[in-house]
Amino acid sequence: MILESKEATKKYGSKTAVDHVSLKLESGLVYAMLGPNGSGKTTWMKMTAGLVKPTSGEILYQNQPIGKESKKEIAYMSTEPYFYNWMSVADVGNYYADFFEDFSMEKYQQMITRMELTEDMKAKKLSSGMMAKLKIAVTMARKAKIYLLDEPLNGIDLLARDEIMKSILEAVDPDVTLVVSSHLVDELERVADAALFMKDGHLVEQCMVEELRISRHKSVVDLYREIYGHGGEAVC
Ligand SMILES: Nc1ncnc2c1ncn2[C@@H]1O[C@H](COP(=O)(O)OP(=O)(O)OP(=O)(O)O)[C@@H](O)[C@H]1O
Repeated sequence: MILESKEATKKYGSKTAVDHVSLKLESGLVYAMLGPNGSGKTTWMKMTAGLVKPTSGEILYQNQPIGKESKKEIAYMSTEPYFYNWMSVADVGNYYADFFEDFSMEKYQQMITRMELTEDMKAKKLSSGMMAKLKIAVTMARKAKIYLLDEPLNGIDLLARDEIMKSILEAVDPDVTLVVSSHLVDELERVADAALFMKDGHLVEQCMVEELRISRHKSVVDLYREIYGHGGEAVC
């Protein structure tokens, strides 16, 4: 086990964004973090990335509370834009290289080439799809132990999604854990080993994808419909 969330809770005023979430993550697995808007996925990731402090409970990375050390090994890709407008694609790489010891400029350059970005492109002129590719490139160019990717496929066309997914999956390794949130449940199901279902701040279900198929004869999409749907309506 590489990470443990123990009754992690985050309140914003009277709103409980994450409510007593307990879970364990194993190295080498890809986790799909699923749930409708506002279910607490981003907040849990932010706590795990050390950007937000739990109101109660704790999150342990290799048995130590999240802090300065864990931040070196946990890479987080947020849904929020986080580059300055004046930055070029090259500036973004340099900025990351200054911040993170594990950042590989060589990997970054390979990734941007694959994503059909060029170093002179300015962040402010990128389309939302190109920005998503840039965020993935800069995040995956770190050699982290855990990657938390918050909706990396949002608003991206089908072919670009394939490219982004491929780049994400290249990180798969027995020493690495991936947690990916997305509303594209069927696409994520194809690559995930395990699924975590969030609802109203709670972790309401977790399963291994293969086991779900074999023992319960269900897909993640089926289970998603059961948990969140009304009488089995299509989620698509
Ligand atoms: N900074 C904040 N201040 C107040 N409430 C917040 C804040 N951040 C999140 N929340 C609330 O906490 C709840 C969980 O939000 P969160 O962004 O974690 O959900 P999510 O599952 O990531 O949603 P989405 O799929 O829309 O990204 C929501 O009701 C949200 O409005």
